[in-house]
Amino acid sequence: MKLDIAVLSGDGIGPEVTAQAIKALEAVAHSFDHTFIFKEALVGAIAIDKTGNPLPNETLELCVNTDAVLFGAIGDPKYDNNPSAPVRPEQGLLKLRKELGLYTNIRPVKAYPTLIDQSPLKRDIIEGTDISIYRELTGGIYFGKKHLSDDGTVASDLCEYSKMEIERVAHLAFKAAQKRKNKLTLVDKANVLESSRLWRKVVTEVAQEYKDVTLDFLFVDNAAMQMILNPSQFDVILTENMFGDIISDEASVIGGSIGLLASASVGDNCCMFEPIHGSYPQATGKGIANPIAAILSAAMLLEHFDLVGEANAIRDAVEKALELNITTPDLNTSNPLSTEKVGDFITDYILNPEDSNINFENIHVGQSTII
Ligand SMILES: NC(=O)C1=CN([C@@H]2O[C@H](COP(=O)(O)OP(=O)(O)OC[C@H]3O[C@@H](n4cnc5c(N)ncnc54)[C@H](O)[C@@H]3O)[C@@H](O)[C@H]2O)C=CC1
Ligand SMILES: CC(C)CC(=O)C(=O)O
Ligand SMILES: [Mg+2]
Repeated sequence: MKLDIAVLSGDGIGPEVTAQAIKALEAVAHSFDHTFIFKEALVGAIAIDKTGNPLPNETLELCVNTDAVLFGAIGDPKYDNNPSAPVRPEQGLLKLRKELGLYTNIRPVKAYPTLIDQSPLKRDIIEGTDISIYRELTGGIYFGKKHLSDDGTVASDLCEYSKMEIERVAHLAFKAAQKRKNKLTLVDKANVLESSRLWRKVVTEVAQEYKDVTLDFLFVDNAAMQMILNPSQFDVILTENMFGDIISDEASVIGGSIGLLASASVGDNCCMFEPIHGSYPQATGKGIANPIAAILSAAMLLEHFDLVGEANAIRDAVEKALELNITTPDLNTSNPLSTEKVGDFITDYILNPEDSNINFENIHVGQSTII
């Protein structure tokens, strides 16, 4: 298969982790005889620095006319620490999601057996956890009308949803539940918010078309607690934009690091694949960022195009790296490897899964292994 892939690596650790995802994709292309053509474009703070615009027109044009987008991360402390900045890197990402119509963000969360003792949560709580979070991505409070009073003392952000916006993501979530354990939990705040009451009504209606799926409801505050008290109760979680953003970062604690959590952002015409983490600016250039979230996002890209064996080749390589403790400092304090070395191992394993010449022992040898 030939795929054109736009690469928007962005800010902070974005370029470092995206480079490892590209290496993994190149290894897949080589092993399975595909052609992946990568074209890079600017987004985020670096795009503001170079063009004044966090999503330059050429970037959007490229993304609209490509098969898939591989996204790194955006964000920079010079904007985070300046509430009155006129343009912000995050606007580039939000506009991209909106313009590409990426209304569903799928965030898988699982407890890897080999990492089960890395999580701050107890083994018997997280064992068996396997959740797919369906987060609405182009509506709600992140996109509602914003207002700041002239004297700068009162501000508001509108959370608005239409029936259509809820229906389309709900259908995808129910279909996913049918391929999993036939359970869907809607996370909302319907005891307080009108928009959440609309979510409950519309999702209950949509559920009539998926009678084999058990639907239940959870208020978001309780869901946040259940996520760390008893995460294995969940199968598919469906929720609105901001709640999904927050509970998925929380859920990353189950796996042991946010640096493991990948995502797919999909719509009717376009698709984008992005780690759930941000630009982790404290780590920029240090080689300590975990590249696995970006690499597993590349696996989700392949699966989106029905390249299931290829996606599994990446996942097997990742699991092997985790099993052998070939990991960055977020998961490995005693003998960590650099971002690049982890990417090298995963790439080598994709190319030669049976090859005993991959020297698992020596890969840890080096300057305390962080290079
Ligand atoms: N999709 C995106 O591009 C996102 C961008 N952001 C932006 O990123 C910047 C930093 O935001 P934060 O709230 O600090 O979130 P963050 O996700 O960048 O980092 C939070 C913490 O997660 C850990 N972490 C994140 N990525 C990691 C990785 N690959 N390997 C190991 N550990 C990792 C680190 O401990 C880090 O301190 C901000 O400008 C924010 O707006 C935040 C979230 C998503
Ligand atoms: C930076 C935001 C625009 C989004 C975010 O935190 C996310 O999508 O995870
Ligand atoms: Mg987030």
